[in-house]
Amino acid sequence: MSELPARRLLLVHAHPDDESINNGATMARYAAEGALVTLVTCTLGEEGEVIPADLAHLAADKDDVLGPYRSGELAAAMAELGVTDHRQLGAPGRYRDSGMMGAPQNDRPDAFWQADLDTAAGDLVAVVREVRPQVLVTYDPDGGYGHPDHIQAHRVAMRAADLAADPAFRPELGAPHAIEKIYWNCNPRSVVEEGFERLRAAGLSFPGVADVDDVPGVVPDAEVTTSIPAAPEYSAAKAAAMRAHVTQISVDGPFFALSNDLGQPLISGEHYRLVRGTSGAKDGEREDDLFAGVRTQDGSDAVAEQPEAAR
Ligand SMILES: CC(=O)N[C@H]1[C@@H](O[C@@H]2[C@H](O)[C@H](O)[C@@H](O)[C@H](O)[C@H]2O)O[C@H](CO)[C@@H](O)[C@@H]1O
Ligand SMILES: [Zn+2]
Repeated sequence: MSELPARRLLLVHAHPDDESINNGATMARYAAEGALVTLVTCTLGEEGEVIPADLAHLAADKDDVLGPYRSGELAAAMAELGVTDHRQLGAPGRYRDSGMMGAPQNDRPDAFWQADLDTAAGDLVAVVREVRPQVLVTYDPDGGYGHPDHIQAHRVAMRAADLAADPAFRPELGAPHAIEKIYWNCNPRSVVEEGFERLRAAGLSFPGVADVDDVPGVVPDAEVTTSIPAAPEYSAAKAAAMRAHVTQISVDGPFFALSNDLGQPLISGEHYRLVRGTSGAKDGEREDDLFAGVRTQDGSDAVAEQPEAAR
């Protein structure tokens, strides 16, 4: 039986770039600390816009090869974070980027937005039962900002967490596994507002400036249960990972812009809402560690159960 690292974190994201924007510093920290960090990305981002003019030909309405290109960007970003386990949900290209809400691409039969929930969740159960994470990170029910692939990634992740623990669900995928803690990405409003004050004071040259409410997952500070501090080495790795997503993100010091050219701040720290499991912090205090209070981070469960067929 293979030996798993004592601490194991699974992140589920919609497109290449979301992981670096939302969790780059968190992923770099835990990878550096020896935890197993597993990223599952649900699409290849085939319908994205393209920032560099010399790469415009990659776009879906031209050569339609942006997906494979962004897969390469993702690999480069993971190298910056020290993350070695990154996978596509099901298989590369199985679920296609659905485009923004209301776009005609939403209705493509291969769009992730059209995927059968239990089929897609089954693809994720296979990963959950293999890597047996104690902690899962994904989006809130609105996907942070209402993108169909983000909403679907939330639904698939939460459904898979339930199915993976059910011994009656597809036993060929491995022994049941219950994830101890589940978090949703979020951004505390006060931190976002402070970031935009920094941006306006810096007088940077982005063509435009985003608004606080353009930032995904902004919530009242009181709803934030967990804040991973912005250690300089991990913040630098995050910025480098974001820069690796050349077609999607422009980074300028502590600020960045997506293809909409609207400048926004790199948020200080990375913040989460614990939605399943028990906080490891004292009552009323925020956690500063996703594994706080996890019962099995001593490695007591670090031997992976193999699927029946593999025995
Ligand atoms: C961060 C994120 O989820 N990006 C998605 C998003 O891209 C945005 C979209 O192209 C929008 O039209 C632009 O104004 C915005 O700047 C982009 O960030 O949607 C894309 C299509 O589904 C997706 O590929 C991209 O990863
Ligand atoms: Zn996305």
